[in-house]
Amino acid sequence: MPWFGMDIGGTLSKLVYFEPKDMMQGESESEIEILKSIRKYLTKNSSYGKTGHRDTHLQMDNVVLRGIVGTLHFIRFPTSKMKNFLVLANQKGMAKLVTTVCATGGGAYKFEEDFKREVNMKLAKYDEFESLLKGLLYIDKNNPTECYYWSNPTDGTKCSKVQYDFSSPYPFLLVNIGSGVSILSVNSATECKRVSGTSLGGGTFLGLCCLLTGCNSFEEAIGLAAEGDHTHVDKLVKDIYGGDYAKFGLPGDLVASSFGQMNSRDRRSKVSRQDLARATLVTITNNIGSIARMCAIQQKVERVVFIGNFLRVNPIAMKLLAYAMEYWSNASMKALFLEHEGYFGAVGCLLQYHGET
Ligand SMILES: Nc1ncnc2c1ncn2[C@@H]1O[C@H](COP(=O)(O)OP(=O)(O)O)[C@@H](O)[C@H]1O
Ligand SMILES: CC(C)(COP(=O)(O)O)[C@@H](O)C(=O)NCCC(=O)O
Repeated sequence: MPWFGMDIGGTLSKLVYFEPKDMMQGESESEIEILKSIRKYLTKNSSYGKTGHRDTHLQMDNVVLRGIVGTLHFIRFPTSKMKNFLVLANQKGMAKLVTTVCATGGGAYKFEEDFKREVNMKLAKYDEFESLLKGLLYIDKNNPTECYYWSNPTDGTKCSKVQYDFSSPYPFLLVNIGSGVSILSVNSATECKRVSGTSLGGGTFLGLCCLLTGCNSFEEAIGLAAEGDHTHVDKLVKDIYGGDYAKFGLPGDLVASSFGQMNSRDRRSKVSRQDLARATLVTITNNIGSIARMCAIQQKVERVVFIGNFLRVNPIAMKLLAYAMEYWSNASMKALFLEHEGYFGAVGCLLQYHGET
């Protein structure tokens, strides 16, 4: 005790730890102090501490893990800072608390030797997609308000989050938007297969945004996008047709060509950083929505669940996905979202650990 689960992704490392409610006196106090100081350090040094975009889901109380009641704590930090994390784990005494950490994501393989060498910790490795699914089902079961959809996604005044009962979810499509995108078809709690993916994901949005706007963080990129207008950058159907292309059901406001206005020097001179950020967000999101919809048709599923940290503090992308799924499927498909969008892998690997190393 305590138990740690880590999802070491291409961009972010997600760390979840379980703190039992009734810890042994004495032992618990020193453990809690160590955990608190690790949390304090990581929170202070991660970008969200500085920008005011605070995550709302930092902990989940009264969950039962392996028959013990306790609290799940959620922390994340950039994977590029893994070396610093290992130094910290040593300095703050985390290495004394645990000998084995449950781990998933590509980094569980990439950093396995570093964990052993730097902090003498073993990684109990679990598959990233099986962990995602297990974590998602567990968190949804423990949090009645976990799953939701966006009603009236096109109408700014009427659009709102609505709770969704995810207790009978199968079959569904799971779209994990991390650095890249993986699309899984899920038929039961234990049956999932990866049906598609795209390298144009959250990492692409952030990378392109940094290049185009000079921004330096995801939070800044999202802040810029919120103020921008993508129609200054994209070429719409009406820019080409003068209105709708009615014969084939293409509305005038549909993007015909992403970034299509930017081949004009005059247009480029008028476009703002905000417009470019918004157009990047719209381009990446619509492309993911389009691939997800085709997979949903192919797999014959109606529910499409979008997760991954790309959706963190990102209602623009969620509403775009909600709209795209609803509009292009004539309302036969539903885009669903989850509150703990980026933490399921870390929780899922923790659930699978039963003491083995
Ligand atoms: N604070 C942040 N720093 C970097 N990227 C972030 C941050 N918050 C959200 N993101 C977005 O989340 C993506 C990573 O999502 P995540 O699900 O953690 O994937 P991975 O497992 O590949 O790291 C980034 O590419 C970026 O679009
Ligand atoms: C390789 C990955 C599974 C790694 O997961 P991530 O860290 O991006 O969450 C993912 O980035 C991915 O599926 N990329 C898309 C590859 C493709 O289908 O083109």
